[in-house]
Amino acid sequence: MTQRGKTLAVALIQADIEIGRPQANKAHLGDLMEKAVQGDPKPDLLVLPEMWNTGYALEQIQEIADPGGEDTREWLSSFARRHGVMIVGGSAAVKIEDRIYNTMYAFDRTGRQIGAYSKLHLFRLMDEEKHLTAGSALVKLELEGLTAGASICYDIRFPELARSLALDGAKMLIVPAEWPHPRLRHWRTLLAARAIENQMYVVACNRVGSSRGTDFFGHSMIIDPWGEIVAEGGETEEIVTGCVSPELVDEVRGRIPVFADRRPELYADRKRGADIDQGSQPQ
Ligand SMILES: NC(=O)CCC(=O)C(=O)O
Repeated sequence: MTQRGKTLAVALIQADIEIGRPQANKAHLGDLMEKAVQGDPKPDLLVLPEMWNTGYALEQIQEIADPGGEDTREWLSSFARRHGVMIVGGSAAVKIEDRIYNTMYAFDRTGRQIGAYSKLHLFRLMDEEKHLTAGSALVKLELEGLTAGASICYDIRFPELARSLALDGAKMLIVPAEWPHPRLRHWRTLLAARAIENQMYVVACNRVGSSRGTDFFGHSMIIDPWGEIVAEGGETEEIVTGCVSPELVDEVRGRIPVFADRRPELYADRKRGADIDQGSQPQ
């Protein structure tokens, strides 16, 4: 299927992350981001992986999470402004009072913060629920004519989240991740399912490398609303690039009218539940 109209060039920063070393991670990601913005075409949007500041150093997280997310926000904002690029800053461990959130911050090209989203579903297999506090709001991001829904890693196992965002106007789902072996098939299948069932782009940036015996496989992906893979990374560090077009979403939704054919009155979970923010702070 061909793409028409205004497209956005996206670059996924598929990086390795050093556990428990926020400054080293910032320096390393910064180098990769500098490389990404030299790309041709220059990306309109950079997406980073999950928990890029600390990795899953959960037993030290109270000491090393970013207080109030201030350092993270300042750094991402100034990069966005300096290079005139939008950034969805993956997620960082952020400390608010004595609570730690797994939080995504997003910025427009001027460096203005356009959203913040804290992971809603905590992943017990990696002990998140013992150390982190879950977010409590769905978040959409306005990316120059393309409305994106925010999600983080394990969140993609909950189809209600992507569906709620799509029903509220999202045409793209953003997914920063630290998703390891042996669940590559789950990753690729769930991402494709979210794209096909919601007829939306899925833009997913996973880390690579190993930490404490866990191997992260990369395979960052851009999937179009027809389910075609626009770009997919390998298992080592790289910048994965591709273009997304809001018009293709409209075309696919016109071709198979899934949203018009829904029967919400018959579904078990009839209530929409929480309102969707335009980018709340972690709470
Ligand atoms: N960081 C995460 O949320 C990992 C999720 C994961 O690996 C899964 O299988 O789900």
